[in-house]
Amino acid sequence: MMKKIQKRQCLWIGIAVVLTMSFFSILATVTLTKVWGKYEEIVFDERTKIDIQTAHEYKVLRELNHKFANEDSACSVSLLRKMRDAEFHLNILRDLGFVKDNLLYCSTRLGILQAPIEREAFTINNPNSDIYFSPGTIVANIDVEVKKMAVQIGNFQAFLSLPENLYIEFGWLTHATVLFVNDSYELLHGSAEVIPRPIAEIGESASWLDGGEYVSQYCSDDQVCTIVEIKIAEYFHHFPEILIALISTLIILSILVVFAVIVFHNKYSMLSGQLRRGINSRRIICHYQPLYNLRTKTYDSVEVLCRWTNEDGELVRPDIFIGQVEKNEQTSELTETVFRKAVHELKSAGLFGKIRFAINFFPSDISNGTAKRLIEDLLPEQHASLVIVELTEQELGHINSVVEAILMIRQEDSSVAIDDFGTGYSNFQHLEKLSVDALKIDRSFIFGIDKNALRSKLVGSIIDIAKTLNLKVIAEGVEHDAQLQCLLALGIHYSQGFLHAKPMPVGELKHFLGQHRTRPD
Ligand SMILES: Nc1nc2c(ncn2[C@@H]2O[C@@H]3COP(=O)(O)O[C@H]4[C@@H](O)[C@H](n5cnc6c(=O)[nH]c(N)nc65)O[C@@H]4COP(=O)(O)O[C@H]3[C@H]2O)c(=O)[nH]1
Repeated sequence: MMKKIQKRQCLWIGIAVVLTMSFFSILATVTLTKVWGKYEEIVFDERTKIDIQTAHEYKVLRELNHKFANEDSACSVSLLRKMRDAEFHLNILRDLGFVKDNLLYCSTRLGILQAPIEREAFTINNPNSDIYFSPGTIVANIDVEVKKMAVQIGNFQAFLSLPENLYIEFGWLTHATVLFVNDSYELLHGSAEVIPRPIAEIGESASWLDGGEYVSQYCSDDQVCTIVEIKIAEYFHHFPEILIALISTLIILSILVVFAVIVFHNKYSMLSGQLRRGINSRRIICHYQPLYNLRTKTYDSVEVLCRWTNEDGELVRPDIFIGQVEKNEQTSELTETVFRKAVHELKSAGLFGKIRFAINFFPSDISNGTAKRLIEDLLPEQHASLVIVELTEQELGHINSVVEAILMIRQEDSSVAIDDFGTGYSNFQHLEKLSVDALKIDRSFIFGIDKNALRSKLVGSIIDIAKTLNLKVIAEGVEHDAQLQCLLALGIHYSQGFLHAKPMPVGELKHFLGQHRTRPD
């Protein structure tokens, strides 16, 4: 037994831990992605600024082309002056050069060359514009070889001089802007470590977690993309306090969830244990809710509703413990206790024989003969008609097994009512076969009946079926006069609900019935 409990508790704790971990990882991922998203935004903003700036500077190159379209191959002094003037206003493009047939004739830094320098063709072209990028990026500048991206528009070219620290630079964040050409890409600026994904694969913008890295790629047009990579381990290395906060939250959350699961589990296992020890006339309390007969304008019957007092002295409603009673297989025990107590209380209050009372039975009570036995044991023959056996519609699944039992109960002279009618699957044939006396329409149909034409139609058709089968109809959960008026117009027999009275102990019932008519004059 002990082993079984331990095993079960371990299972619950395991479930709790898995739940916490999953919940926490979702929460942490969402939160951190939002935080990283902020850095990503800063980089993308910078990138946009550069885009605007370069677009403006490309215009200068275009204007030079326009003005010096017919310049002969040798670079003139006036052209060089114009190029130097233009460069003065440029920030990102540097060292303007004049090129023809892949030969550099002059540049703002080198001046007019004695012999033109050969330049590799700039073949990477952005199809949306007239800009060409240098493929090799190694270019001779005076007598040094510089590795830089260069652009060419017409006869003019310039180096892209993007400050290395243009973007925020942290050890844990790297970024790059690349130009996609067919299946490969060229780094425009940023870190060569960054590996972009083909646009076709990820769309124009996307963020993803990639083996310990948070990566975000944004493409401003169909070829130029900026990629931001955050190395998660490095990030936590820089911000250990965030890691500590996350781990502490995870630990606290796990403790709370494990605690809650244990409390919940114990409560239910306690409920089960307490019910096993505590279904007796001391712990079971009967409350009585009067039913109003609309034909005779009398309160001629009541429904017995049980409550249970747990070991802490708290009154527990049936919805909470009935399921556990079924699991504990204590249904007959409960029905018998309620039935005995109700008969005893009604007798003591002097109400026995004056009103009929409805008792809720379990289907097993009907099929195993408990209902019939209790009626015979507790009610003298002439009083069997006082009891109304209530059976929930949803529990009438195995109809054949209950048909016979219901017939036997009716032979005792007791009535049978189908409770919560409308929530199950009974059809006309079922009802005909069951041969019951009354239908109790579930309160979900009565709620808002005065305002909802469809509900009123549904209740109307239930009443029509009941009339055809000669059954009484009881409306449950009647709370307002408007509902009652509507039900009256539809031809209902009984009304039960807070409008008339709430379920009450027998003492209050006696007082209530003393103030209302229980028999027609
Ligand atoms: N909102 C609202 N509610 C109203 C109104 N009028 C009555 N009620 C509530 O509706 C329930 C009616 O009982 P039920 O459908 O047989 O539904 C019962 C019945 O199925 C079951 N039950 C109660 N006592 C026993 C019992 O002794 N044996 C068995 N087997 N089941 C029982 O527990 C269910 C719940 O019982 P309760 O909590 O006492 O809840 C009762 C009652 O308090 C109203 O105007 N508005």
